[in-house]
Amino acid sequence: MINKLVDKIKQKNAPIVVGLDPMLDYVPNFIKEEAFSRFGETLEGAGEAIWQYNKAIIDATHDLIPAVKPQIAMYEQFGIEGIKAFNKTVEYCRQKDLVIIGDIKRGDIGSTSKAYAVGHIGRVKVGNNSFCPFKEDFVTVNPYLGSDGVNPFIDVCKEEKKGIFVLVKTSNPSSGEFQDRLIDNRPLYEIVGEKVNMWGSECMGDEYSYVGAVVGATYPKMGETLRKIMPKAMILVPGYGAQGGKAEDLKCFFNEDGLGAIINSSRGIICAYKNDKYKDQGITEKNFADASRMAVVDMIEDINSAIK
Ligand SMILES: O=C(O)c1cc(=O)[nH]c(=O)n1[C@@H]1O[C@H](COP(=O)(O)O)[C@@H](O)[C@H]1O
Repeated sequence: MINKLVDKIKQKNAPIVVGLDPMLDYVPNFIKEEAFSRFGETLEGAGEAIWQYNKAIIDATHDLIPAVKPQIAMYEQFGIEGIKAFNKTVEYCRQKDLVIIGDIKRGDIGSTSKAYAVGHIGRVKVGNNSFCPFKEDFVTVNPYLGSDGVNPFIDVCKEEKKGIFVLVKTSNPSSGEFQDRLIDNRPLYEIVGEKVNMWGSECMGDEYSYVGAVVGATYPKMGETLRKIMPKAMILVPGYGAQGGKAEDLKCFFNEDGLGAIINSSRGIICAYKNDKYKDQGITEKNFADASRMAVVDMIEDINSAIK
């Protein structure tokens, strides 16, 4: 799957991923009204609203982008109905041949990680049958429990040719509280980066490893160091746009080959219709998905011109 991701980034000349993080507040009123008229103001109504919202955004952007990153928390908040919307979204993205990064940030003791891994990127056995319950291509993994919490994901990646992105240096303001702590004079994120490089060397695709890393766009200096520590890791870079990350700071996340990083934007794309820049170009709630397409075009141009 890492080969497919790299190929699609090259094909579309777009090292970006659209984050499908549908809070109900972001969904235009006419979609909510339609969903609530059929299902009431219920969890089912919420699930329908976020699914219709996603579908329109995927329809408007899929030809421009290599990948999507649905953030499972936004779906889980609506319980089973939200999870159904998550699965419908994943299915639909598969039909559009997009690479799907399930942002699930899991990681636990080995036996529990194994269950997360088979459920999300592998197969679960039921008697003589086996099923792929969630069908993502990649998932995000929290490495806090150490190697035995990560290895079950790597085992499934090897079997299924899927991939993971391990949290190394996150984009949020408090990420330094633990991640920047010095251990033997080195920050913890560097030590995690070395582990990612080691785990990744065991499962290489053609150019990049099945084991990638997450490093926030909000910490470009650290990104520069981590790029060197993990030369073969695809780096998923969240924090562009809504969290303040700027294209001009992102060059250091890429390798000399112009590859090696994929920049995420969620709110910047899915809420583009609220942005005055697009309102000035005739966007209203009704054509919200057109605004997402315009925002994707602008983001690709912004990133590509900064990394050239
Ligand atoms: O793993 C992630 O994707 C992630 C890691 C990180 O360090 N920071 C971060 O923002 N994310 C996710 O990336 C998305 C960022 O959304 P926006 O800030 O709206 O673009 C959310 O789904 C976050 O959960």
